[in-house]
Amino acid sequence: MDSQYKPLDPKDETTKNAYTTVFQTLRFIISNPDKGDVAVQMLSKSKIFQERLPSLDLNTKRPSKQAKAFFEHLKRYLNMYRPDAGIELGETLRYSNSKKAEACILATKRWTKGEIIRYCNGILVELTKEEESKLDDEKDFSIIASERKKRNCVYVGPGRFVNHDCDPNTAFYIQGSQYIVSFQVLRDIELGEEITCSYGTDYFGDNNCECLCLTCDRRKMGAFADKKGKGKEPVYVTISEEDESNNNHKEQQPQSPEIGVRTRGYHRVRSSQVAKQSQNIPSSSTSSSKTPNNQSQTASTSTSQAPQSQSPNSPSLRHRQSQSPQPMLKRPLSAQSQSRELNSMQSTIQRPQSEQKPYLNVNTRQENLSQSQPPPNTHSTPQSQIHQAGARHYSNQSRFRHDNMRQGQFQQSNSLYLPTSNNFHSNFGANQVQRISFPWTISQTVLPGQIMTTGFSITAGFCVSTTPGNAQPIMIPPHLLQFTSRQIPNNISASATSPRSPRMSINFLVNEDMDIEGGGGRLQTQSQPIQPCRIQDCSNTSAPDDRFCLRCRRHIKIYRMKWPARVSSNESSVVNEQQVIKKQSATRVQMISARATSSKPVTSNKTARKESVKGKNVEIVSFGDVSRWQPYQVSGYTTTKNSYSTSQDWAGRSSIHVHEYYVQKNTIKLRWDHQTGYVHITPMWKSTGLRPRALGDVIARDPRWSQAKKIIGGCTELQGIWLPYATAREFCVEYKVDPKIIQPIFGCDWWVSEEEEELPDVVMEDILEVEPMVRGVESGDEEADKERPSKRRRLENGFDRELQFARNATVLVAGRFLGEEEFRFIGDRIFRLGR
Ligand SMILES: C[S@@+](CC[C@H](N)C(=O)[O-])C[C@H]1O[C@@H](n2cnc3c(N)ncnc32)[C@H](O)[C@@H]1O
Repeated sequence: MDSQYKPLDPKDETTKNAYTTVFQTLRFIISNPDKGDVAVQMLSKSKIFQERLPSLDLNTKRPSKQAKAFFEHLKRYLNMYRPDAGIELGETLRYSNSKKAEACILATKRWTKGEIIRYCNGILVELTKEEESKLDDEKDFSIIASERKKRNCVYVGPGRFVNHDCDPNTAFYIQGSQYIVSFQVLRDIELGEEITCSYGTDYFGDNNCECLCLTCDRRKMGAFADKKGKGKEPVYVTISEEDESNNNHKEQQPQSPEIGVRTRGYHRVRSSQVAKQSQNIPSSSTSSSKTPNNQSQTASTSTSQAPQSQSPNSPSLRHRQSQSPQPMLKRPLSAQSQSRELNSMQSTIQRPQSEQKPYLNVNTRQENLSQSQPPPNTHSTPQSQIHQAGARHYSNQSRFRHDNMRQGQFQQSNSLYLPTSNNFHSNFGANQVQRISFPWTISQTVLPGQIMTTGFSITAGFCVSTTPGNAQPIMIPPHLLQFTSRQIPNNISASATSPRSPRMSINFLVNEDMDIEGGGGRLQTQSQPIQPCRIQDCSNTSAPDDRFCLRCRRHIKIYRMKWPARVSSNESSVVNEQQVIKKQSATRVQMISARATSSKPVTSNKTARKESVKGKNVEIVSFGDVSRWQPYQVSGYTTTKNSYSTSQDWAGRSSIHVHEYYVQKNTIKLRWDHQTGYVHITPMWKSTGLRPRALGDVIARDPRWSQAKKIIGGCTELQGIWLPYATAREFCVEYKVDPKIIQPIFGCDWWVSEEEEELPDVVMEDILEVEPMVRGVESGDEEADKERPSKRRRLENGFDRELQFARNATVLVAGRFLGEEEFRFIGDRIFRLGR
């Protein structure tokens, strides 16, 4: 809304610095998700904010109300990057006709119906009358008419990236009195699926005739509608609006008692109605008949049932008690007037049938089969494929081979054949959640040593022929199907002896009004093997070969290191693993968590009795199940377990149990506490040759290390600074601790050198020209610096006690480097870019 908004100039120095700060802040929030306030402080120190928002006076100790609101807003955006946010900002070409990528929100975990997507939110900012009148047709604002505020509001925050879908998987959800609008999940959302909501029935022209959503694409509606009625679209199984007034409808309501918003802007038509209208075939009340021609009827029925377009000022975000089928989001008024023109333009977007690609094949092996049988029209347009691209990151490793029901035959395809038996013929009434158990088998190729798939999901819907031999497909929207069996049944254990084509059966659950008749039909799925992400503590599942989920990959990129997945050798099977955790960790974990919350000594178990706990009320950050993770076996290092008595432990223990080993010709001992996951940073720092005293300063100044614990006094082995495991890794990257010497702690492959952003080698400079500067003061502009040559120093061997330069490979910056060559500041140090 800021009319003085100036786009950022990427070449501008302030912008470059801002990027660096943003990057650092993101790293910080990922490893310290609950320290949003600290992250905001980091970010708001950026010059760019001060330059652009001078009136907020962000640097003052007593921020104004407005500055506080700004910090809160920054935090909203930062929270989107929390590992537990379950969403991420993605890109899509679906909603743009100009090949310009637009933002979208993708799920980075599975969401279940009813959940609130907490960190995808935004606030409603009231528009003044003047602002409303200034709304620019060219710019796209998310305007929501708020009933509570009785005004048009602009919706700002990460939630504004949620796009519209006529069959959305979430609805707006208002949180509390602060009027924070987030989203509630209307049906289960798969990993990688786009989060969508409904903006209302008429946001994209009358009856959303300009809508480019996936649902419209599939249904050949909105901008994809075939105006001439020539398309051969399959009938879409739809549900009537009336059905929504019953239980099903209620289930989709937001749970919160005091607030509640849901969209009723989309309309569906009962399949049986469609069937009767179109073919007049005698059928049971729920039977459906599907012909190519009744699409237009579906559409028209839908249109006739649709609520009429509301006046532009009618409220849209409503409380439950006052729900009304009105639009959710509104275009600016002036834009609405344009929309009719756009409507006629965009409705011609329809691609020629010849251009339409049949089915989004994940597995090329299915192509043969796709040619022999008419494929369902799901994802029919190239746009659909583009749209799916983001999501396919999560599922593009489909390694399935499905066989049909005929014994002995084995098809290398991604298709399943429905059994010819009658037990497949079932009618399901609305709201009856029923289970159909298909006796088909799926074969999955499992290579020796490969982790077994633990589940499937349909991402593309499936197609069934109504009568044997008649191949007119019915498309069943994927959200109406769920796999009930995510776990492989026991018989899959056969895979151990026969690693090729183990067999399993799966069940589908149809949870809305639908009837399916089967027999020899083809069911086509886009199967997704679900493999647990290798990152420890990551609950995501994904399929890529290297078994890092997309979210963790992104984190790897940000951190430039991998999280190790290390399991001790005695934990061979899942069962064993669980037993080991139970036996070895439970008591310790219990003790630690008990101690973290209680001020009383814990003496109820063996481990606890051994230790005389001082009973401090302290917080112990336990790094997952650290106690079951063993040191990496790295040749050249012998890691031993040791226990040091101390009265100085921050956790109140009388002794600290560590893994430790010698490095650098047995001069330094690296160690970490395997109970809490804290790593002893002081010896690591020493190993870099940096001035030992500088460590305290570095730790104190950088909020990323704010979780550091200090042990002063007592046992000398333990004295110094300790950081939590994950933060310690980040610290090692930052201060270039020799990756080789810390391999027993972090593993061999923890360091990821990135081609595009490889860290420079650390090169010691024989001579550095520096200008001393007061620590903490930003360097002045170059012109001013040049005018003060007298202050320059030549530093031989890179060491100057007065300027606090270190002798070895790295240089603590106490001055400003004035050379011509390309150098880079990383944290507190200068690196010359690798020769
Ligand atoms: C609230 S924004 C959503 C985020 C947007 N994609 C972005 O990158 O800023 C709304 C805008 O997204 C686009 N959009 C979202 N859903 C759409 C849909 N179903 N059809 C066409 N455009 C859509 C339109 O440009 C719309 O004005």
